[in-house]
Amino acid sequence: MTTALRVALAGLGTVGGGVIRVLETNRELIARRAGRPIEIVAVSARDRTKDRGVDVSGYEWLDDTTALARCDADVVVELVGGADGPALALARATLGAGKGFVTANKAMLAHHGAELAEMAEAARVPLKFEAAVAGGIPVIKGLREGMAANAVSRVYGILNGTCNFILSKMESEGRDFGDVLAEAQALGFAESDPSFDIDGVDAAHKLSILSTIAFGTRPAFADVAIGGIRNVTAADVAEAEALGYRVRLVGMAQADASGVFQRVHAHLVPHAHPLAHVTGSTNAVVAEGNFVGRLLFQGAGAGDGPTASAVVADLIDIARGEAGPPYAMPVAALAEVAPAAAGAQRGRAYLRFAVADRVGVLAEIAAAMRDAGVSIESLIQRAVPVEGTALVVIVTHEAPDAHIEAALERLRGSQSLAGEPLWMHILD
Ligand SMILES: NC(=O)C1=CN([C@@H]2O[C@H](COP(=O)(O)OP(=O)(O)OC[C@H]3O[C@@H](n4cnc5c(N)ncnc54)[C@H](O)[C@@H]3O)[C@@H](O)[C@H]2O)C=CC1
Ligand SMILES: N[C@@H](CC=O)C(=O)O
Ligand code: NA
Repeated sequence: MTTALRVALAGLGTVGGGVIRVLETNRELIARRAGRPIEIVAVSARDRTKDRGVDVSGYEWLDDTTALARCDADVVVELVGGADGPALALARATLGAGKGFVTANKAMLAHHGAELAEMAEAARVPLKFEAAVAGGIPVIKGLREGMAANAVSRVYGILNGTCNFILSKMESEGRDFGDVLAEAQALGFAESDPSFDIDGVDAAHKLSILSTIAFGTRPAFADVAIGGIRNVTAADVAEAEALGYRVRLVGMAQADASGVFQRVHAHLVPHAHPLAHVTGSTNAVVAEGNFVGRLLFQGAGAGDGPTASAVVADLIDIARGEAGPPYAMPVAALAEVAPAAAGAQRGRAYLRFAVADRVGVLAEIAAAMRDAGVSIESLIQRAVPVEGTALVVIVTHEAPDAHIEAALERLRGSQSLAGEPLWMHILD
């Protein structure tokens, strides 16, 4: 057998520990598939003395994470996290030293992906990030390689395991989201700052990476319209179910003549749609190509084993000598495309209002809808346990987002409303 691929590993938490376990458990099989052994030679993390359930005593320990770029390794794996700070310093140092780089860090890629890809291309070394989007699902490989012959019109899906875990629990147990978040954190799915998960930022990071590969456009994280699940209540989940839908946080990117539209938002997904049946921390991505048609990628989007599986798959690709530009085409060939106007997007909407239970409230809401040109498909009013208040749920006919926003804007601040209305898109 030829020389081993020597790996330096930064970050020994959920995913880093998983990578060590995968490489140990499947050592022989991986070596046969890669054509040579893959060996960790050096590691770095914040606390040397911590018990991680994996033995790291056989590897060189470096307190300075950036120094891994200068150690005797062919490839550096970054599993520290954070858009900037030590992760970015390590990425720049590694690619600058002409070594391959593997990361699960979607935040860093969303903000600095083009710069890092340019560095990798200039040095002719691999930059790989399968674990950064949808954890163990080979969706980067699927889009970058499997769909390389297609013009992709739309890519969308469930990109955050924490939110999906929370929404599934709210669905099956009728609990509110705050109660369930701590469970997702304990299982190792949540980001170190869980607001990235529940406010849709993590899914937006991932969506911007998918868009770049799918459409051949420059990364444009700043153009993603972002919403989360913080305001979705157990009552919304129950209303959606009664209407024939499940609530899911969906990242949606589509390209047309006017540009690329990217949005992360809570959606009502019809029971008949495959995304409605994606539960727990599972992720699923749908991609539509002009020759292959619609593809569905589904599986574990978070957690130590699945995410580490994707990291090690990248290492096996590198050991085999598989190369090519990180984004399926050189950064210089990526198109600079204007963001499509969010307000011009059309769709049906679920609108929920907590209202004072008094004469004229429904007429006020209906008038705001009428004046904004939004046609109501159905309207439900329910009394809620808080005396004197009611819940009004409206499902609209298809309308431009700008019209719905205008109706909500007119109602904001109304004495009839107790709190901010909730708007969820309905997936077609
Ligand atoms: N946990 C998951 O299910 C998934 C995580 N990811 C990404 O993988 C990366 C790692 O995530 P986890 O393993 O969950 O995080 P974690 O918090 O479990 O582990 C982070 C590791 O980095 C080390 N670290 C943190 N700050 C450091 C610093 N300043 N200098 C040196 N070492 C430092 C910590 O000591 C720890 O060993 C993140 O980018 C995350 O977004 C991606 C997909 C799934
Ligand atoms: N926090 C993320 C982890 C994987 O990317 C998630 O919940 O999906
Ligand atoms: Na993946």
